[in-house]
Parts: sequence; structure tokens; C-alpha cells
Amino acid sequence: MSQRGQAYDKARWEQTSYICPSLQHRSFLQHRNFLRRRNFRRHIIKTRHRQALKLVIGFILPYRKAVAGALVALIFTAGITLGLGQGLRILVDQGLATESPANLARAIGLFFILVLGLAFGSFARFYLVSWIGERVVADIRKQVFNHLIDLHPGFFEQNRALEIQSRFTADTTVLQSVIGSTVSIALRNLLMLMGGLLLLFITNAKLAGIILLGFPLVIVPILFFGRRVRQLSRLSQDRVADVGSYVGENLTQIKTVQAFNHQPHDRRFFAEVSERAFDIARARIKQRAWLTTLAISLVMGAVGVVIWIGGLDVIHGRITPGELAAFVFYSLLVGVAAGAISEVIGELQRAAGSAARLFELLQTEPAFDRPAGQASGFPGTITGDITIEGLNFSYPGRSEHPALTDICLHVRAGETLALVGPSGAGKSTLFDLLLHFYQPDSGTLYIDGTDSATVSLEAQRSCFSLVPQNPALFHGTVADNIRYARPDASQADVENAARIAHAHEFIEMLPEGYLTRLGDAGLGLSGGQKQRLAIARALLADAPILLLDEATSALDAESENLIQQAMPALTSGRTTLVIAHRLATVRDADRIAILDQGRLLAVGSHDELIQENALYRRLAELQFRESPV
Ligand SMILES: Nc1ncnc2c1ncn2[C@@H]1O[C@H](COP(=O)(O)OP(=O)(O)OP(=O)(O)O)[C@@H](O)[C@H]1O
Repeated sequence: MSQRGQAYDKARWEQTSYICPSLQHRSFLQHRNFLRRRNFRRHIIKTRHRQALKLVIGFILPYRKAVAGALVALIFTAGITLGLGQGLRILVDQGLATESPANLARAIGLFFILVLGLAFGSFARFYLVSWIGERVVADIRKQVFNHLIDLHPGFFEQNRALEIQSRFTADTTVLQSVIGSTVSIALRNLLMLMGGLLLLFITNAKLAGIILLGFPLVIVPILFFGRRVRQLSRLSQDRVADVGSYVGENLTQIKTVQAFNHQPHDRRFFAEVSERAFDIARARIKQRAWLTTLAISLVMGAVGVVIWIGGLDVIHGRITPGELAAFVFYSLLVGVAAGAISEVIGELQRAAGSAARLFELLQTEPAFDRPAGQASGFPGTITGDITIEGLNFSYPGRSEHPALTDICLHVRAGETLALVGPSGAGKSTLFDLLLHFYQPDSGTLYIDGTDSATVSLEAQRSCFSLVPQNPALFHGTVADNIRYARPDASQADVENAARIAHAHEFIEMLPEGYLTRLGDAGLGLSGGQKQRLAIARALLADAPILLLDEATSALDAESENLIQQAMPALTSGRTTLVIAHRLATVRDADRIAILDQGRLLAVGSHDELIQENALYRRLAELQFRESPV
């Protein structure tokens, strides 16, 4: 920093710490660092806003014609509104003052023509501007969603998915209202302000000069209160969002809330949350009420002064009554336009913040580089032979505790391999890496002898069908949920898969059979039923490799038995890797792999492992104590 700059900073610090005693404990150096940090933050915000503006302009550009149409309509309506003042002057001076009905009719005719033009222009302006807002936001939404859905799952663990979801909806809504209305309000009022001021001077330069001198007296207090109202509005919105998220969280977890009789605490806490929202809202409406009072008194007071001075001019014959009427009209127009602009500036800033956040989401790069489309698929039909060589992986930020260490494993096509190991051994992580949800630190995965790193993610993932421990069901019908794996599957295929998965019988008993709509996350089905739907989905996917994360003892004996019956159909003819929780699975598997603390300890048959592996022996003893294999 230059010496002059430092001297300036020092002087500023001395002044500030003198005015504000709370700053006196800061040394000058601390204060200078604080200023630098603040300047840096401001610089970052400015850069982000610039990038966001570029983003929004990029989205608007394809609709140049609509933008041009909207601009024409905007200028046209602003011109007519300004013209109304001249219409008023003619009405007063020629229609009324001449006391001639014919002149009055002509003046009224002109007035109606202007009004008609204004009405049509406003229609075009409103339609086009709102259309652009909706169109652009729909495009932004699509692009952000398309981008998000390809990001690796780890991104959503680090950046809470719910937060991203709220950003996505709230920020696009703000943008929609700004592009679809605020920008047009700002432009219209800017035109009105400039045109109004010009016409004020043309109509009567002396009065206009007085108005211009008095302008700051009226506008400064209004801006001051307007700013406070805006700050409180933002706070108020945050508090309302708190209320919303509190309700959302409790209603989605309603069973836990009621099971622990937590309602009294929730009522108390919610009362606090909503009272806080009310307090802020009360402060805001108080400021707003003051703003309205002030605006009415000052603007109308100013109009009174104009009418008084102008009235004297009319009495002394220096101006016509029509000129005075037009003058009052223009000064009101200018006042309203200035007020509107000060109101929308805050909203424009908010929109810049929203656009910047969306821009950030769009800028998020995938953690690993294997762009879809560039890499090729597998050379032939996949039989399901898997070879894992030297696989190492630790979750981001947990490098001191690797989740998988030096895994080497070969699973032959058509083989069923059970993965066994204590909790936290790395079984689910191995599935995640097969599906390439994370980038391994090192190691290679070969599918049918082809290095998976050389094919697209889509090709790699289409080799697998997954039955997770907690099957994910989506909003929609039962049939939609089964068809998830293959959207073009026929109804007959869907029913066939459901039959093999032993799901057909219970689906038929549902109120509308396959067309029964499931609530959020498969609400309305038991754990076993969800599992069987997931099995039907996996059957329909018909991938060469099945990844099965078995449901635990949460299933009742009958569901377990039904799922067990579905197993042979599911596993026959495909390679199956199953995280085994149940005795029967281990018994049916061709081989068993035992994992502990991220390491593959041994692979073999049950008998071999009982002989050779102490951990397996211990697990088998614990698991099979009651019914030995
Ligand atoms: N998303 C994650 N971020 C960071 N660490 C994780 C994550 N998921 C799992 N881990 C850690 O990685 C290790 C292996 O977890 P993993 O879920 O693969 O075990 P698991 O054998 O499937 O256990 P379980 O049988 O209980 O499901 C554990 O120490 C776990 O804490």
C-alpha cells in the first residue's frame, strides 16, 4: 500500500475509533487488516455479482426478440404516460378554459386515444416481460438441475442436500420475480423519472428549479426509512424461513416426535421461533408505517407548495391553468418513480446474490473427471467378470483412516460372493466404488477384462443393478417405481418382474393395484414390501452384475421367506455380490469374502473360512449360534 494510502487509512481509523468507542481497543494495524479483509470481501462480492450478471445475460440472450419487443412496449407506454400530462394540459386549457363543448370533446377524444394506447402497450409489456422471466428461470432451473444430478454423491454430503434444494427453489423464485417484473419496473420508472424531469423543465423552468432544489429534502428521509424497511424485510424473510424449516423437519419426523412425547418441547420452541418472526415483522411494519406517513406528508406537502407557487403564477397570468395541472402531474410522476426505484434497488441486489449462488452451483466441477459421452462403452456383451486390483480409498478429510486398503479380488462371471464383516468394515464403500460414486485413491477395476476407467460412467453403472438396504422409492405409482430401472418396460414386463420378486400378490391387494400412488419415500408400504419392489426393479434392469445389500432383521419371518424365494431368480445367470446379513445367504453363496477395517482378510467357502479365519469363526459363532450352518 502507498504511503498516502496508509496515512489516509490511519486518519480514517483515528476518526472512526474516536466516534465509535468500541473500536478503540483495536490497534491501527488490526484495523488496517480489518479494512483490507472487508475490501477483499467486497471485491469478491462484486466479482461474483459480475459473473452472475453475465450468467443471467447469457440466459436472456436467446430471447433477444422478446426483449426487443418488451423494450419497445416499455418505451411506448412510458411515452404515453408522459404524454398524458400534455393531454391534461390540453384538456384544461382548451377543453375547460375555452368553455367550448366541441373543444372539450376533442380533448377527451385525445385523452381516450392515449389511454387506449397505454392499455395495449401495458398488455404487451406485461406479457413479454413476464414471459421472459418465466422462460429464463425455467431454463436456469433445467440447467442447474441437469448439472446437479451428475455431481458425485460426496458433494451432497458436504453441502447438505436440503440446503441446495432450498437455494435452488428460493433463488430461482427471486430471479423469476426480478427478471419477470422488477427489472421492468426499474426501467419504466427510470424512463419516467428522466422524461418527467425533462418535461417539468419544458413546462415551467422556474417551478422545476424549485422542485429540484427541494427534491433532496423529500427523497433523503424516504430513502433512509426505505433502507431500514428493506433490511428488516430481509431479516423477516429469514425468520419466516426458520419457521418453515422447523415445521418441515418436525412433520417429516412425526413418528419420532410423537414416540418421544416431544410435542410440548416442540410447541414451546416453535412458539419462540414464530414470536421471533413476529417481533421482526412488527419492527418492519412500524418502519413501513413511518415510511408511508413520511412519504405522503412530504410528497403531498411538496405538491401543495408547487400548487401554491404555481397558483400564484396562474393568478398573475404568467402560466395557464393547464400548464399548472400538467406540472403537478409530472411532479407526482417523478416522485412516484423515484420512490419505486429506491424500492427495487434492494430487490435487484438480492437477485444478484441469488444469481451468484446459482452460478456457484453451476461452477461446481465434478470431483473426478470422466465426462459422459467422451469415453466409450464396453467392447462386447458383459458377462459380469470382476477383477479388483490394489484398490485404496479414504473418504475426503479422513485420509488417516482409509475406508479400503489394498483390496484385490476376482469374482467370476455368474458367481455369488457374500461380503461379510463387522460394521464399518467397508462393505458398502466397496459397492460405492464399483458404482464409481467416489474416485478411488488408487487401484483398478476390470469388468470382463476392460479397465473401467476407460469407459463412460454410464456404461460402467449400466453393468450393475443395485438393491440397497433401504430401498429408495419415489413419488409415483407402484408400476412407475418398478419401471424406474427401465422406463420403456411394458406393463407385462413390470408384472412379470413383480411376480418373480413375490411382490405381485401384495400389489394386487393395494387399493389401485399397480396404479396405487406411493407417498414420499414409499410411505404406505412395509419394509419387506419395499424390499420386494426393489428386487422387482433390479430384475427389470436385467444388468449382468447384481449388488445386493441385504435387509437386516427388520424383516419378519414371512417377508424374509418371500425374499429368500425370490433370490434364485434374481441371482441366476448373473454375478452377484451380496452384503450378507442372513445365514441363508452365506450358505447359498459360492464364496465368502471377509472384510475388516477396510482390508480383505480372506476369501473362501464357509468351511475353509471356519478353519482358517479367526474373525469369521467368531462372527459365525455369534451369528449362527442358534442355528449352525
Ligand atoms: N460418507 C462417508 N464419509 C466419511 N466416512 C464414511 C462415509 N461412509 C462411510 N464412512 C466410513 O467408512 C468406513 C466404512 O464404512 P462402510 O459403510 O463401508 O461400512 P460397512 O461395512 O458397510 O458397515 P455396515 O455393515 O455398518 O453398513 C467406516 O469407518 C465409516 O465410518
